[in-house]
Amino acid sequence: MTTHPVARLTALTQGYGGRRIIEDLDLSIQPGVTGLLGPNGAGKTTLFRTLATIAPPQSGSLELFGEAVAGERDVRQVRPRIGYLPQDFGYYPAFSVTDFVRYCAWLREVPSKEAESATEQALAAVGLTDRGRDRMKTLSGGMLRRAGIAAAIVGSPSLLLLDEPTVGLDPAQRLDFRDLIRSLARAGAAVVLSTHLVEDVGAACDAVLVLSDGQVVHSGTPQELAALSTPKAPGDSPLERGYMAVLGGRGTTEGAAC
Ligand SMILES: Nc1ncnc2c1ncn2[C@@H]1O[C@H](COP(=O)(O)OP(=O)(O)OP(=O)(O)O)[C@@H](O)[C@H]1O
Repeated sequence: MTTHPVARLTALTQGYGGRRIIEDLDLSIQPGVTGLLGPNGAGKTTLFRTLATIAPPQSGSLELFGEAVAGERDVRQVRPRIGYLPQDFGYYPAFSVTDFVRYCAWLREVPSKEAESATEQALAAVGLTDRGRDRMKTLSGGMLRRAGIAAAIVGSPSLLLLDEPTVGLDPAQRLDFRDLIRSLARAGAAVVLSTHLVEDVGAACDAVLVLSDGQVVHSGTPQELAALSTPKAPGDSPLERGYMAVLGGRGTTEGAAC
């Protein structure tokens, strides 16, 4: 049975000023967890900004939840259904953690009578219940990342876009994070996460996309990527070697897990 894609990009061209970063890209995001891999500068954040409806396509089209997103009105309609954790997310340093997450719930138009419990649930999901009263500026790097994840998941968005969500998390928190995204996907969310940690993809993703120079050079399951491993490709696991093999020498050492 073919599943209806949650997001579809057709012939996307995207860039900055006159410089094209992504050109003529076709892409579908299915329900479940999709890992996005690619070397620095491949265009992962640019792709996220497009899927998050922050950067409208320069040309080509975006469809979300089966509907074309073609203008401000469409954007306003779909935004509340999208949770986005940017690589460097902004926050008010003097806000408490609870206020920060509740504020994001408000931005996502979570109904006010549900906002408090949604905030509590999101903080519990990232293990920050006990830090709810602390100010954002007093959190450690990993805790700040967890607060960002809570802000992205509050109100149970249908499409969750996480740009390098595990940076700064300790090993135990990374394992908890994998459980969290698997449970969000089981509850019906489509999760897309970009990472340079290939083992996160092997452990938590149903599908993997490898982006290089703004093009998808692999789309399939993590097992299919691992099967492309070649004896000469660098890496410490079949998945790392498969990743490096599809990049064909275009990967940087940051593409591999460390
Ligand atoms: N605001 C911007 N203005 C101009 N160029 C930009 C801007 N943002 C990104 N770029 C360029 O676009 C290209 C793709 O950047 P992008 O951040 O999408 O890559 P990425 O795959 O997310 O990289 P990384 O893994 O390092 O986060 C890079 O060459 C980058 O320098």
